[in-house]
Amino acid sequence: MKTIEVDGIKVRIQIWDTAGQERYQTITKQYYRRAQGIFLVYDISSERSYQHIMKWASDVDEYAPDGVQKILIGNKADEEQKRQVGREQGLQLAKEYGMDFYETSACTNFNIKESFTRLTELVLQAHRKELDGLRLYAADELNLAELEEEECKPEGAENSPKACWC
Ligand SMILES: Nc1nc2c(ncn2[C@@H]2O[C@H](COP(=O)(O)OP(=O)(O)OP(=O)(O)O)[C@@H](O)[C@H]2O)c(=O)[nH]1
Repeated sequence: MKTIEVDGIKVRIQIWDTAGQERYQTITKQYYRRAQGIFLVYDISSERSYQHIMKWASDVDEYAPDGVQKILIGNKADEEQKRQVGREQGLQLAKEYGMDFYETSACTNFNIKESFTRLTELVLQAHRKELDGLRLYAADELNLAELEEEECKPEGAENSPKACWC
């Protein structure tokens, strides 16, 4: 669990790091079902991991809910000297799938906050209607509370500190 702030709203996100190995696939797929946002991650120093993204993407299409938000990540950006996948390749693949793209480094923290914030933003946008409903509800509750407070005050008692017990 982590709390991040997006557009002035504090959002609590639950993060699952699913296993990459084939033998855990059955369990991994179970996590897709409840996901609202997914990072598809490859390693920029491994062409093989980049090639695997197509397989991950088709699994996500098959098992994740329809409105799930996805971002493509090329991790280990700190390993420039071992790079096998160009940034352009990442961008190209992301474009094909209609996803945002970030190169990141879990070692140096490069683009970690940015990518999490962006994915959270996308999830919030996808749930905009529910969110606006919640905002309206909260505003209504507030207005009601203010109204009740007003009604409680006897006339001319606005400046009298002991006029009301509520
Ligand atoms: N240089 C560098 N190494 C990293 C980075 N992120 C992860 N690693 C290293 O890569 C190795 C694998 O990291 P994991 O976090 O186990 O990768 P994973 O994708 O969760 O592996 P799976 O168990 O297959 O799911 C570890 O030795 C990490 O220290 C990074 O950004 N830069």
